[in-house]
Amino acid sequence: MTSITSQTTTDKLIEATREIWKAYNDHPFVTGIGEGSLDREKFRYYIMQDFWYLKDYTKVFAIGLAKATNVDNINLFAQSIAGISAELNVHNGFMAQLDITEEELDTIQPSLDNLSYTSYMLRVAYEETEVEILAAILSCAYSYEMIAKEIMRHNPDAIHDDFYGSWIQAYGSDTYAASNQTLIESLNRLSQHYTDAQIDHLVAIFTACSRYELAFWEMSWQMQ
Ligand SMILES: Cc1ncc(CO)c(N)n1
Repeated sequence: MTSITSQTTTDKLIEATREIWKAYNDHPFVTGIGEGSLDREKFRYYIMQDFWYLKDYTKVFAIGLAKATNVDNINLFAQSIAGISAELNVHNGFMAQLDITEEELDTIQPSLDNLSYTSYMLRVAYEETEVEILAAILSCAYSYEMIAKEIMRHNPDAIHDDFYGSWIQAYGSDTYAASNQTLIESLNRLSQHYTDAQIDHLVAIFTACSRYELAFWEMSWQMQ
């Protein structure tokens, strides 16, 4: 059943969430990173919450790995987990600059939006298959690439910002884009045989995660 107009699964996911994804770029937290004007206290709050988030996010990949049905996907999840370690290195750089101690990290309480987001992803991970897990993950991973690229398109000098530059560089990098491309290709391949109802379910997961992403920016802006 091929037709010239057939969309890939990920095209459908992106199309369904276009408005939410547009709102990321307009959010004051995100524009503040791009302009270098974001209050560092807000960023400090974000980095600590994100550190907490990434622990659960790693577990979502790990459950995906446990459920993977072929070697390619085992490698995909394993490499993604290694990629999160690279992401944590960027966080570590900020922790030093923001005077965040190891002890402080151990005692972080997640905000309700943060806890709700990761609890949702973990539920998808525990209840569903690797395909639905990939849909949840892609919303997080790919949105950061799109945000960084939009910042770079809008203001090419943003990557040189003394403070926020490394964040923009990491998520706007070719390495990060390549890992997302692998996620996209796997999701499209694994969902090729999906019925309309199964695709609709992937859209629902991707949409929920996208709404959570927007809530995460707002939570960081409000610091609560
Ligand atoms: C909340 C959130 N979403 C996505 C990413 C990208 O991994 C991140 N670091 N944090």
